[in-house]
Amino acid sequence: MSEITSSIPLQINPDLQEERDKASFNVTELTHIIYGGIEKTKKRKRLEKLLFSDPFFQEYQNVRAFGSRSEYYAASVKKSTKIFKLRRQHKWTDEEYETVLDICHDDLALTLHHTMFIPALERLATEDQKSKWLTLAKQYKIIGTYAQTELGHGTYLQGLETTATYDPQTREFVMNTPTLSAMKWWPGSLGKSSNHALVLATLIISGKKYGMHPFLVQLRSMDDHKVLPGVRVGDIGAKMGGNSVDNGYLILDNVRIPRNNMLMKNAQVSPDGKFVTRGPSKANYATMMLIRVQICTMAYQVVSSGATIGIRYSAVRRQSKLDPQDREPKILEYQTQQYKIFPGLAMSYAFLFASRSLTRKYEEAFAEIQRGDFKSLPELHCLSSGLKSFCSEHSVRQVEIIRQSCGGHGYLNAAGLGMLVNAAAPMITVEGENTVMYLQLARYILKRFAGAMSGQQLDGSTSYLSMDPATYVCPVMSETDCRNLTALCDIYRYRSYMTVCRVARQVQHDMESDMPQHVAINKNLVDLVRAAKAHSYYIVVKDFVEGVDALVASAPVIKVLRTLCCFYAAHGIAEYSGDFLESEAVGLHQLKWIKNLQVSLLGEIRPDAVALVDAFDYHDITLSSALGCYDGNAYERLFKSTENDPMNKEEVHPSYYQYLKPFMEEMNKSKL
Ligand SMILES: CCCCCCCCCC/C=C\CCCC(=O)SCCNC(=O)CCNC(=O)[C@H](O)C(C)(C)COP(=O)(O)OP(=O)(O)OC[C@H]1O[C@@H](n2cnc3c(N)ncnc32)[C@H](O)[C@@H]1OP(=O)(O)O
Ligand SMILES: Cc1cc2nc3c(=O)[nH]c(=O)nc-3n(C[C@H](O)[C@H](O)[C@H](O)COP(=O)(O)OP(=O)(O)OC[C@H]3O[C@@H](n4cnc5c(N)ncnc54)[C@H](O)[C@@H]3O)c2cc1C
Repeated sequence: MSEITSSIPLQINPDLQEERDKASFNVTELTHIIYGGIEKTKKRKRLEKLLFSDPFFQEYQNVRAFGSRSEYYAASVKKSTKIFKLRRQHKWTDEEYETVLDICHDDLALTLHHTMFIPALERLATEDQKSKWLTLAKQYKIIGTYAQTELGHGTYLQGLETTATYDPQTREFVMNTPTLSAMKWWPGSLGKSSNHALVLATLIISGKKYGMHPFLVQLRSMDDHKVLPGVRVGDIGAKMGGNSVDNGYLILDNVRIPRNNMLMKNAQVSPDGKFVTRGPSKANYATMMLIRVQICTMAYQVVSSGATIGIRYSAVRRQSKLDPQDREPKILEYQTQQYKIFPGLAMSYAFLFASRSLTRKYEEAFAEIQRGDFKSLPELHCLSSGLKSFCSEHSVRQVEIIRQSCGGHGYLNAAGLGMLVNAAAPMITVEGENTVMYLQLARYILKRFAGAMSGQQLDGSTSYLSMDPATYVCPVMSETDCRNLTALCDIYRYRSYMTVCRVARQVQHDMESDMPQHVAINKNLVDLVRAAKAHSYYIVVKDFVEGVDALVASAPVIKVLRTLCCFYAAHGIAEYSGDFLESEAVGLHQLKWIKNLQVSLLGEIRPDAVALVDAFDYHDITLSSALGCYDGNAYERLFKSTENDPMNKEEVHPSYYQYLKPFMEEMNKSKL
């Protein structure tokens, strides 16, 4: 009788334990830094325990892995409602609720209700409207979504075709989807879950268009969830990932809503049809900016989860030979493996600091905006657009590299990496497609650069554009200088300056050669995006360096974070060496030193790699990965995962009787 079983050993895999024993710093100390202090870590642990003591959360993993789309959606609705109920029962604060959502880590069917519907009501409704609608939404007496994107237009909001025509006789808006391309297409939780939608539509009064405004539209009966007259709504179909969410379509046919259902914080329509605006014209775009900021934090969660799985697995997987006399090494010993995974590890910490800094700026600016002071809006719009694009692009790419680094097993659903990549991939598209958002940043940078050229004193994230480039000397004079974080940051800043300067001059030159502005811009779009990327890279490196510099922590924690920060910066210079050389931010000597440093840092990070991912402190259910589990018993967990596979339910699959058996019989009888 074979002794091979799928039972999970009680002890930690010794290969992983060995890694933990040799860490140079205190993991718990770093965990507290990551979560914002001991109290917050404790609170998170308490919430985790409360959630995961319910067996449903474990069962949910199986439905996710093996259920049909409809079963997965249903389980996810159940999960959403369970969490909503727990929130009421335990009177969670907003912060505690956010923590629970972070712990759950995947798409909830009703996710749009809390990620966009409620924030949109908070930002776009008047106080009176809030006391009605926001209260109902927060008590889950209505479930809503944010319906902006249409089949024909997602990016170009001025091209939206859905109309809200004011009828002064009845004091109602008449909502219409005039064409196929005008139908709402994509909103999450729209297809089957929501009974209300915040519909973004072009306001029309007496035949005149007044731009895009938000309207609250009831879609389904509150008694039996049946679709209301004039409304057609459904699911848009299976996606690459995120299939627990019912992204939907919506067609409105002369649906009448009361005048008060237009959210009127930023613009009002009086009963007799007069239009009045308040604040800047882009005030109705406020919800999108919030989510862009949150996407940076999501990108941190995505890449740190991927790094946790990749590093733990690489510490327990042994393959091939390094020393012919020795046993097979852990694959983490191979320099190439480190080169695939450690950029994701360093990126995790870079994005942690960058998203923290962006969130702080957002909160400060939001408080000002609430007081009617909009001066930081343009800077914040451009910073959040750039960082949203940068963090999503880099995290998704890096997690796919980590998936590949796990060899064949990385391709299994049970590894958790494929699902992570597919769930995270839309971060690149949602809330403004990345190229388009980079171009919003580029437009801002060009204006600021022009301001600097005409002698304006700049502040904020672009203040460096008033530097005098003639004073730049590469601050790296020797190999040892390469470890100087301020020097590395200066190199990024100068690269960004030169990239911006070059494209700005080119656009100006093209326009001076009588090219219409739009032609000149389109001729330089690739370089404009390059400039926005260079600026975003500089901001992330700067936030990382400043974040580590400002830390109050023990010497070993500071040391390991400085090493990661140095690696992150050096790796970026090596990877985009063409740009750094072309801008003369570094010369060939410096590049060679930085490349050498990058490789030698791999060896310095190696002993702390497992401890650095342990510090993220992800629960096994959150990670949902046989390869990345805390105990490192990857093989046992992989084998165990096959037990729930419906393919293994019967010894002989029904298809044998249906197809294979008759086929084999026919083949065996055949004379050929
Ligand atoms: C571990 C688990 C992982 C799980 C990961 C899950 C990931 C996925 C989860 C899903 C989450 C959320 C769901 C997503 C929901 C959505 O997608 S909702 C739909 C979002 N849609 C968009 O974002 C549309 C993008 N388009 C736009 O924002 C605008 O059309 C665009 C900004 C591109 C252009 O706007 P226009 O009105 O055409 O303006 P312009 O003429 O270009 O610019 C005019 C000026 O306005 C300034 N501007 C633009 N936007 C803003 C803003 N938000 N705030 C302030 N100012 C703004 C712009 O800079 C211009 O200024 P200037 O004239 O130069 O001074
Ligand atoms: C999973 C998922 C969830 C979503 N949830 C919601 C939701 O809840 N509510 C909602 O309203 N919407 C939602 N969306 C829609 C999403 O916001 C849009 O898909 C997104 O804004 C991009 O718009 P688009 O699809 O029109 O892309 P397009 O604009 O058609 O982009 C296609 C290509 O054209 C390029 N392009 C477009 N315009 C320009 C330009 N000006 N300059 C240069 N290149 C350009 C882009 O770079 C891209 O390469 C969701 C989408 C997804 C995938």
